[in-house]
Amino acid sequence: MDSTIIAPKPSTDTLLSNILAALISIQEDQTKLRSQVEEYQRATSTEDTVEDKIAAASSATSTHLSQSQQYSDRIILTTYPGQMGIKPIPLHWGVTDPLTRGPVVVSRHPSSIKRRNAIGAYGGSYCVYRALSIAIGALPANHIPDYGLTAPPVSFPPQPSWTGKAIVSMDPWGHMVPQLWGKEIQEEKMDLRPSIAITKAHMTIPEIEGAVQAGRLKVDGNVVLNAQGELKVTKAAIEPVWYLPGVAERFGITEGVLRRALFEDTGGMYPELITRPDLKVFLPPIGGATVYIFGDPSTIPDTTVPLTSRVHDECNGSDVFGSDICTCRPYLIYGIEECVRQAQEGGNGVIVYFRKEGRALGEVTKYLVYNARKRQEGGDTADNYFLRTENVAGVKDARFQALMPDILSWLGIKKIDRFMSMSNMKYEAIADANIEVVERCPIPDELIPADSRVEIDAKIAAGYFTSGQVPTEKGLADVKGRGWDDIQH
Ligand SMILES: Nc1nc2c(ncn2[C@@H]2O[C@H](COP(=O)(O)OP(=O)(O)OP(=O)(O)O)[C@@H](O)[C@H]2O)c(=O)[nH]1
Ligand SMILES: [Zn+2]
Repeated sequence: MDSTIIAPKPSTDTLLSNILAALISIQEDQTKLRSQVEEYQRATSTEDTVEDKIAAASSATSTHLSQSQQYSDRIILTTYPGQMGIKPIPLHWGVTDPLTRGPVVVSRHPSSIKRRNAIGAYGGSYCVYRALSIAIGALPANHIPDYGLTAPPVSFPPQPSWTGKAIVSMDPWGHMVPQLWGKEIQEEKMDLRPSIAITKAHMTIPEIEGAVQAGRLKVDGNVVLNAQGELKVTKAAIEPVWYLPGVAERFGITEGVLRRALFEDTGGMYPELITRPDLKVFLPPIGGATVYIFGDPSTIPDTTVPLTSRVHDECNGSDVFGSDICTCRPYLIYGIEECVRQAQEGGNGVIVYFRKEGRALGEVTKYLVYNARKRQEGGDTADNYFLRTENVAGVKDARFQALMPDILSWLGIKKIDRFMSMSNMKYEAIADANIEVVERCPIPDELIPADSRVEIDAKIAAGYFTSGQVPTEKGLADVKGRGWDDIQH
């Protein structure tokens, strides 16, 4: 680990008085509070630890949760290696045998807290809702999930890529946690949770029903089940689990720089990023991904079975609500149709859907950029497409695809015959992961919505793949999107 990391010193009276001031501000009964604080001051006039003082301060202001929530009396702000008898379960990232690798333990449940070997919380971004459920008393803090009947209905066996550093942003054993560590869960009552879940489903999409009715897709009873275009799918939901040294290496930075930025720029949310250099795994509170598989998952690693794939980043406005300003839904649906066709022809189709809204800049940034694009002098032109995003966000894209291929590697993919994307960033990341891409398939012109030519031409000029012409600078300035009131009747 980078030696520039400086662990903050706990315990100062300034810290204590700041906390007291904050707690006082939320207390309605000021008189009662004052007497409680005085009592606390009397009680803590001897040499107490900062944890004692904070515990006393918080009990004086009733921030303790009810008994049923079973938190300890002391608020543990952070931990230090070797402190208070903590003994992390060994976690050897990337070793072949899962039992030697060890489970990812991140729960603060009493049976698990001293054995944590990771930073953060289970559940991706949903850990915050879990906390809220506990705060309002809807969920006991000590709840241990019942994993009866939840095992994957389809086997996803280990692949050679599960060993080593091909996977650093998810736990390749994440779907087998209850099976691999059943003894710890059942006998030792440890709170170990899966970070991957696999299931089977049927799905319908209006455009696919249209494709069946137009005769582009046939009903085969196995992939396309009926004339309504119902599809049979196997799917896996995946939450992020980051092996910090591996993530840092992917981006060519030190682990220390990564830890410091994650600490500082999330509001100091995870002090253990700084105080626990011995913990190498972090479960970030961000969105995960879902894999949709058409065909037979067991043949995905077989390079003689053709594979079509699209890796898609979430765009709620287009994917769900049909906005015409970008190509997201049409490209996604085109990708699904081609995946289904490939599966019907004896191959497989894999869609990976990442929750990285608005190029991982979020919808608020995205809409601010839309406003600026529509209001700029000369209209919404392709030459200013990326500049407008950079003006607002400081960066034109925060998806940084370097971690994306982990999911493909987890599936055992070594070759993609048809890659349904024009993105040079996705393509280069996949190539860096030693996955061969045979053919890159751009979105057909007739599927580009009214307002999206601006986006496509700007992207092609910036390096996105095209089988057609690359626009010139002058050409870009001439490609204009719709104004807000520019309605076609
Ligand atoms: N910030 C921002 N995000 C956008 C905009 N248009 C689309 N997105 C987001 O970009 C992601 C999709 O990227 P696209 O630009 O459609 O394409 P791509 O994924 O880079 O490349 P393809 O695979 O060729 O589609 C999604 O996360 C969208 O929400 C935009 O104007 N501004
Ligand atoms: Zn979009």
